[in-house]
Amino acid sequence: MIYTCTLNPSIDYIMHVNEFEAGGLNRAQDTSYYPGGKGINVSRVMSRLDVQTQAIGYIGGFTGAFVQQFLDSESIQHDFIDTKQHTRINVKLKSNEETEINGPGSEISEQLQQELLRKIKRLSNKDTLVLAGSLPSSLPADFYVQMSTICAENDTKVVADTSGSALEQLLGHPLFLLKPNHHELGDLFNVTIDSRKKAAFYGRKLIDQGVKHVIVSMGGEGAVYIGHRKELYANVPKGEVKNSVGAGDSVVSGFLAALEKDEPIEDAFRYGVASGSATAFQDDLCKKEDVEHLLSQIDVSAINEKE
Ligand SMILES: Nc1ncnc2c1ncn2[C@@H]1O[C@H](COP(=O)(O)OP(=O)(O)OP(=O)(O)O)[C@@H](O)[C@H]1O
Ligand SMILES: O=P(O)(O)OC[C@@]1(O)O[C@H](CO)[C@@H](O)[C@@H]1O
Repeated sequence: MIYTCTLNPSIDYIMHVNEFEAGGLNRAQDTSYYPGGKGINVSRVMSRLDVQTQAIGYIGGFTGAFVQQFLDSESIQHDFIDTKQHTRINVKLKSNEETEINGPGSEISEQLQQELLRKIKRLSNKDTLVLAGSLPSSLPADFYVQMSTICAENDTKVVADTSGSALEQLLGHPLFLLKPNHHELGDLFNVTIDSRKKAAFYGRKLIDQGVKHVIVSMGGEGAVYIGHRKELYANVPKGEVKNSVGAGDSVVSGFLAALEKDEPIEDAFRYGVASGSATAFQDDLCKKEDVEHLLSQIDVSAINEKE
């Protein structure tokens, strides 16, 4: 089973405002609410790609109830720990440009931390754990490391989609997949990643530290895959970007979903990028038919084949 862990879920409150003016009274033309948080997005997209997952992490309050009802309505399994506090609401303001305001998240007591770690201890070598998104500030900065250490003891595969210190601390741990964007990868090494060659060069440093698959997404500039023997580049299809929220999560979902169906790496990489773009081209997360429609527009080519 694939478990997605969202330590800091949200309701994503999307507001469309024509000509947003900071400091003024703005009226939205359209609003919508979705369950959010990176792990939850991965579960939602994978379900649309016909792969069942279970969403875990922390949730609470009326906002948490909304998230769980939404997941129920999409037949997505979940088993969250109740924080008895309201899950945060993240504002995604769409105007001439996209502005995001993400809440800080709940207070997670020592007792609730142990409860989640006990749950992780029950996973086996047949399971995958996706660690995605930020940590609420009340959690110790090494909480992902604690989780991945337990996974290493049980041979549970770990996928990580996070940034900053949470990502930095995970390096050196055996990870199945990391998907930094080019800014996150650059921040890790204090460099600017502005080409596929550089993405491959610094991505390989992650492989050298025990990561099996690395995908570096570079927004509209394409994406780079680095594995033990392969370095691949994929272009992105052309289209109007309506929504970048969840696009990165969709890349992870598409790649994992294709691997679950035993697709070769090249095809899984193409499927991941198609999923990211299919989400970017619409208001909510991608659907399977949108992903498959884009596949033929994505070329995957070797940057450097290593035997
Ligand atoms: N301009 C674009 N055209 C086509 N696809 C795009 C574009 N921008 C982003 N995408 C799709 O979204 C994926 C993820 O984008 P990006 O590299 O910005 O990752 P990210 O920063 O992790 O995303 P997010 O905004 O979800 O955090 C890309 O790999 C691509 O599939
Ligand atoms: O604050 P974090 O955990 O870094 O990111 C949370 C978030 O911005 O990420 C998802 C998109 O990737 C959204 O659904 C959610 O609001």
